[in-house]
Amino acid sequence: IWDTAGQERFRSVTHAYYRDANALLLLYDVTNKASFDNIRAWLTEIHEYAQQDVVVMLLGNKADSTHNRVVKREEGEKLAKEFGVPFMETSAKSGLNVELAFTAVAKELKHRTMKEPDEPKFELKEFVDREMRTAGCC
Ligand SMILES: Nc1nc2c(ncn2[C@@H]2O[C@H](COP(=O)(O)OP(=O)(O)OP(=O)(O)O)[C@@H](O)[C@H]2O)c(=O)[nH]1
Repeated sequence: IWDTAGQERFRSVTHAYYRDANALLLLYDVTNKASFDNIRAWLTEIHEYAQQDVVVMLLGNKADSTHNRVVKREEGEKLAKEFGVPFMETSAKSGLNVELAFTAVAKELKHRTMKEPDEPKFELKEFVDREMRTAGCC
């Protein structure tokens, strides 16, 4: 697992990281509108530099910061829908959905490599939606 820097000055280095990545967790900060607005540019970059079948998940982090929130959950959902990627809000502080985010991409990757011909297809987005409902999340 690589934690790449978001700053522009490291951009040439981060390209090298995601070229070989199997999965990418793309985070924005729900208390920082600019980080949300940058997601489109990141998705364009991913399209350009990452492997075509890379697993991408959009995460709105700092969901615990209710008072400082400037990006609504619905806005994250809408953007994720537009790009056809699964989405959830997380909090590194409280631990909300952190394990689920990693488990979901790991399951997707495992199913891709181990899939038997008669096995039903694993749907990452459905798995995430189902887990969120079960957890009575947010
Ligand atoms: N309240 C809250 N604060 C968080 C959360 N996640 C990170 N932070 C805080 O946000 C600040 C930035 O966190 P980093 O993990 O350094 O963020 P980053 O995106 O990796 O930063 P770069 O490495 O510069 O790209 C730190 O002060 C963290 O403590 C969260 O879920 N909730």
